Amino acid sequence: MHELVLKGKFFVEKHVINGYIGVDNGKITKFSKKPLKGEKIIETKAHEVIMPGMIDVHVHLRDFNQNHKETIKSGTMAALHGGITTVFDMPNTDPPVMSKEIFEKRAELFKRKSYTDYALSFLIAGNCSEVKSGKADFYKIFMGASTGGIYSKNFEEDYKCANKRVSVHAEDYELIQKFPERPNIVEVKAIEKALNISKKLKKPLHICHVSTKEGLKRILEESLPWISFEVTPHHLFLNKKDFKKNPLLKVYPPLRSKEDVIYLWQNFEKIPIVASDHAPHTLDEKEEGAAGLPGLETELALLLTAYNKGMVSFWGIIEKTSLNPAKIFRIKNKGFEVGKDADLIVVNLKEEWKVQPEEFYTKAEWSPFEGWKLKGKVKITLLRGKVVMEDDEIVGKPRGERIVIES
Ligand SMILES: NC(=O)N[C@@H](CC(=O)O)C(=O)O
Ligand SMILES: [Zn+2]
Ligand SMILES: [Zn+2]
Repeated sequence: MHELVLKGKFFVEKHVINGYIGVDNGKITKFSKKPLKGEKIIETKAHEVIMPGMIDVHVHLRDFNQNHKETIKSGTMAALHGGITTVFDMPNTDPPVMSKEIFEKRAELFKRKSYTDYALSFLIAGNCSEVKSGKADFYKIFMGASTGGIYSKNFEEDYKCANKRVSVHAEDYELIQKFPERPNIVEVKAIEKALNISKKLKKPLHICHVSTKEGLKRILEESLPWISFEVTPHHLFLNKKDFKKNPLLKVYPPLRSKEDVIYLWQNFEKIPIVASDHAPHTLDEKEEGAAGLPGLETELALLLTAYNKGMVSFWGIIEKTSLNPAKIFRIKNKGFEVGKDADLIVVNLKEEWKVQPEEFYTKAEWSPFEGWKLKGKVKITLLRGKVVMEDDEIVGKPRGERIVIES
């Protein structure tokens, strides 16, 4: 008798099976075609599928002195609402996470306020001595400044001092001074530099929000096993024309040309990770030119809409939003298999809904996709075997835990 049994359709490898998932002590304990007995049963409805909760490896939860933009509480509730069960917290906060003292303060805050599981990071920019003391799950380096204005003056030095995977914002500092509107070359030059140094050091690197055809081409040409990268929904579903019509869509790296977007889609299969780069600002701050877009509560529904249009495979979505992040960032306790945390979501593949930001948990109070009709909706989110979101309602208190990175 399992504590909980989920009955319904789910994908194992590329095949969908109609079966049962047994959950005990917060872990997946059984996949079965034959019925399983459970104290609690969750039976999915027509058009519903069970899939692993998403691991979003690029999330700005702000808090600290920017708690008007987002807090760990509001941001992680938004994550659960969007089917995300683990978030990677970005360190360009105010104050930034660049010292042991601030890191520990942030770890405390997450322990008390996070509704999702989480990975904590350290920003590296000339503070290598501090890095040694930190116990971060991953590191962040900005080659060019973005929100918060911090950037690395010596990428190679900063990259060398990290003892876990480094996520890098690849826009070239010098070229940003020359071309403040950050055309493609600003990203391409930074990606080339990061690839060359990573090739030399043979050290894990994750390239954030790849947005240009040339940049993606360079990464795919090198195809170095220790280099991963992500693409964001806004660089897949929006382009420069949208930004011309709506200045709120200002983001770094900027929205790109149709040609760039088409190239990302043509190579979608080769993209290892989709991440939101959820970067909330208030509407006033956006009117004043703040860069960044909220994305936690639309990320999966946009991908499911693309699936319904035959643009992507369902298995591809599962790989890019949970299986690959767990593998690439070496998360010991996550993965859609027996023995791993029962972070599961039930999605209705056919439910159509309209994006209305007032229904969202994020404090961002707006959405780049406002008014869009999406097809596909998260109905239930379970974190380590417990229902934490159902029918748009958050259930229970914050119970997020820090992930465990393989040593
Ligand atoms: N993407 C953005 O435009 N802004 C991000 C920072 C970043 O990811 O560059 C933010 O923190 O606001
Ligand atoms: Zn960035
Ligand atoms: Zn970011």
